[in-house]
Amino acid sequence: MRSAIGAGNFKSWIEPLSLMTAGEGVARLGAPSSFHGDYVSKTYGDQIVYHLNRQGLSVQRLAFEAAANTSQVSAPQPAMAKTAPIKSGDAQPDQRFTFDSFVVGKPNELAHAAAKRVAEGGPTTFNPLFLYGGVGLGKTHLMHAIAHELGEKRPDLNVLYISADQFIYRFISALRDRKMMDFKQHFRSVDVLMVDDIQFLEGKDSTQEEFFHTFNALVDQNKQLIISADRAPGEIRDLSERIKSRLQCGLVVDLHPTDFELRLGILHAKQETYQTIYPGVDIAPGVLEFLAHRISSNVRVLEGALNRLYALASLVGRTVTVEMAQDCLSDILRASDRKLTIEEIQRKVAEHYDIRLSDLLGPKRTRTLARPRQMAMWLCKQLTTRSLPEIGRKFGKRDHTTIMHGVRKIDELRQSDSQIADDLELLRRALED
Ligand SMILES: Nc1ncnc2c1ncn2[C@@H]1O[C@H](COP(=O)(O)OP(=O)(O)OP(=O)(O)O)[C@@H](O)[C@H]1O
Repeated sequence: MRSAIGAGNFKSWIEPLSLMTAGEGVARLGAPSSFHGDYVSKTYGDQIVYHLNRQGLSVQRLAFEAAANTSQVSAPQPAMAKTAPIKSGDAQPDQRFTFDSFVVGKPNELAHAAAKRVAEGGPTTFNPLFLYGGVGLGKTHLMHAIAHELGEKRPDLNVLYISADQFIYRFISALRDRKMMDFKQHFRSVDVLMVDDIQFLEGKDSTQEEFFHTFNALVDQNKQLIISADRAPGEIRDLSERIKSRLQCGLVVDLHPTDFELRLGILHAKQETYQTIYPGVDIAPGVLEFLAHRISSNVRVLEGALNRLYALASLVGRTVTVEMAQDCLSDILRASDRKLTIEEIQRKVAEHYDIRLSDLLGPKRTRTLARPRQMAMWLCKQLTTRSLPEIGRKFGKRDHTTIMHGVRKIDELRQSDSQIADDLELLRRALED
């Protein structure tokens, strides 16, 4: 999260929080004040839920509790300096994320080639470049690499990288401090604007409006935009249609899930770096292949596993073998093994509602069938990495827009119908056990 929202925001808003309890889908967080809790909830709530889930907690909602006596909280207070000029604090590209350290394989070659082209800093050929793909597949890495390369090749260009979260934060601060003119000028005076994780604009209507104007102003001036998200523009809910269509005007490229060769290539490249950090530490032949076979979820997890192995090897002073890796990474390996299929989800939902599988997948639209069908679609979207068209094919060859509609419907109903929310939670737990 720190890299997504920037070290300053992280220190001000996230570090002062403490996780008190987590259970029954709710994480209770202690905050220095109720204002702090409210702000974090609105601005970073979705991201915190997302990261807690990635850490293995099953959380749908956050509840903030303000410390009874804020003076006892030693953590720093939010840096809400009203006078802070808007130009301060632009994120610097991460030194580790360069084109040299990016390993190219079949799943990411198109995204890499497009990023390279943009990084030449020549005339704009596609605008925007829209990069999308699942968690930890290298979108942020590529954007930082573009920033580095532009910095070297075209130091005259004003390049700005920002996460959508920071964009929202700056927009809100500018509104509050009546500095909208500064805000507009700041974003409209850049030559290359990169906005990471644009899905976080979902449902934030006024920020979207401002983003839309910034986007148009830059495109009109032939300035390059590079946008990333965890899904295709058309699949981002609650994003205005006009933004979606603008996002699709340039080049939309997908970072596909990694294959074995790419994972192995990345591990070999990372191994070289680790060897400089842990000199004299050895990894036995076959260990990297073992990791590349068993951990297919995302590159971040793969890196974490390798890091853990090097730390272990340096502690015990022995070469890491496959057996040691199995032992030391059992939690990661278990999580990677748990690959749910669409069929398993369909069977479980049919069983739960006591309906025939053929009816669940068939054309009948009675409520008793349609609702469980949409719930099954929603669970497939949440619990598998399958795309909407793939899910559609497995639901009696339905179109992906039908699946999207089903998923949205259930998203709405989860908020208003506690029976549906409970059923989904029950099914999710049963499927993940
Ligand atoms: N092809 C690659 N070569 C080398 N490292 C990679 C590659 N792909 C991803 N990584 C590494 O994996 C980690 C996660 O990548 P990154 O943060 O770019 O993912 P992301 O797609 O932006 O994910 P998120 O959706 O979580 O923001 C980083 O440390 C990055 O360097």
